[in-house]
Amino acid sequence: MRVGFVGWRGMVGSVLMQRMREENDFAVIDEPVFFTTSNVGGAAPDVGRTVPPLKDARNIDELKAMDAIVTCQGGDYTAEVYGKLREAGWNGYWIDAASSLRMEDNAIIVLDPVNRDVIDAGLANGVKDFIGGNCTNSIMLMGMGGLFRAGLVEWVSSMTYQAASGGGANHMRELLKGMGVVHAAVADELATPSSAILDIDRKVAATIREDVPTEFFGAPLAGGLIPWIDKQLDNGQSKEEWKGQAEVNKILGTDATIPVDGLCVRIGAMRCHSLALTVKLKRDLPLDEIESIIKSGNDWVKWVPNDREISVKELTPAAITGSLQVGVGRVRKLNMGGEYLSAFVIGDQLLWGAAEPLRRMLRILIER
Ligand SMILES: NC(=O)C1=CN([C@@H]2O[C@H](COP(=O)(O)OP(=O)(O)OC[C@H]3O[C@@H](n4cnc5c(N)ncnc54)[C@H](OP(=O)(O)O)[C@@H]3O)[C@@H](O)[C@H]2O)C=CC1
Ligand SMILES: N[C@@H](CC(=O)OP(=O)(O)O)C(=O)O
Repeated sequence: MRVGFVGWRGMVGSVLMQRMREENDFAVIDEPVFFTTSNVGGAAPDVGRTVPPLKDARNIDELKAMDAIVTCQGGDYTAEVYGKLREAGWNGYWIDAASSLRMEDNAIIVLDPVNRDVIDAGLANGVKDFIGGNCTNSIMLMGMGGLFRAGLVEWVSSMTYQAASGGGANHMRELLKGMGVVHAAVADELATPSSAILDIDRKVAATIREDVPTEFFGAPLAGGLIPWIDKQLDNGQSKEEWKGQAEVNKILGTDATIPVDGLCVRIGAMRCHSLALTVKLKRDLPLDEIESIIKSGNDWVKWVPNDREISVKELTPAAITGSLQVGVGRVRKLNMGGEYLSAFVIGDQLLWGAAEPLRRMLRILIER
């Protein structure tokens, strides 16, 4: 198989490369070929074997020579190139991190630990477009997939706490710069234990309003939060909120739509997305049964008992970041009744949220 990689040096692409090296994926690809939009003829990344210099990611003839293309270059690139490639008669596999093609009828949203059956059926039916899901949805399904698979979920209300990385590298930098600006504004007072906390707070509030950079997020994130992610839709949802129901049902291939809705909020975490869920179950099950169903979802579920000490240690961005484990905890019955369950799910936004489903899809293709 000749596999073309586009967008490999971006943030998502770099995580993909790192994971592919860790899993020795390049050893099983006949011909890896790297493309660029900015440095044609430059050196390809080190993947432990000799590969040709970078090719032009806009050259349809070069792209057409690939059996599969994996792109983390973004939606604009997909919009520019995908149609031209197909019109030119290319019938290869397109594996994409961008959202542009996700809801197309001829595309499957890939998350194989959850929807391998949907992927296999698609492959058997000649589907060629395999698109990574929205990070929040992928993480939620990696955590709670067992309950969905058991057909137990009537609906889900999902309140999210989404990291800066979801916006991209510049957004992560802006968060950190903002943290620095806030700290600098009160560094002297902080160094003086006798300084009055309300004076510090006044200065911090003014700094957040006036000095924290907002170029990329459009509002100060350091020391705050932003209760809106992505575009505004006419029905009052944000686009990110709309993706919840649309994508979760498409990933699962449901016959009857499972309602999924809630509010998506940006918080000052670096690269871990979290969700506080209210799940309405179809029936009242004992908690130990629920626990074993959630744990059986896939090998990456990290079950965290609903215990204060363990939760504050294990169910946090500090514990989860950089890991493939998806934390699931705070699971308990709510006052609303025996069918109402709470859960807190947390995962690395760049791993299961972006790169890992693509890597595994490529591996599925290669091993067919
Ligand atoms: N960020 C995220 O969390 C998620 C992103 N996605 C999708 O993935 C796409 C890519 O996202 P992301 O990886 O964050 O985008 P990046 O901006 O990090 O990278 C995209 C491209 O920008 C070019 N580039 C220009 N300057 C630099 C630089 N200094 N360092 C690295 N690359 C540079 C590279 O192309 P070239 O080598 O050709 O110059 C690179 O492939 C998104 O547009 C989105 O569609 C999907 C899920 C989550
Ligand atoms: N919108 C997500 C990141 C992302 O890239 O989502 P999507 O792949 O659905 O465009 C976030 O900001 O956290």
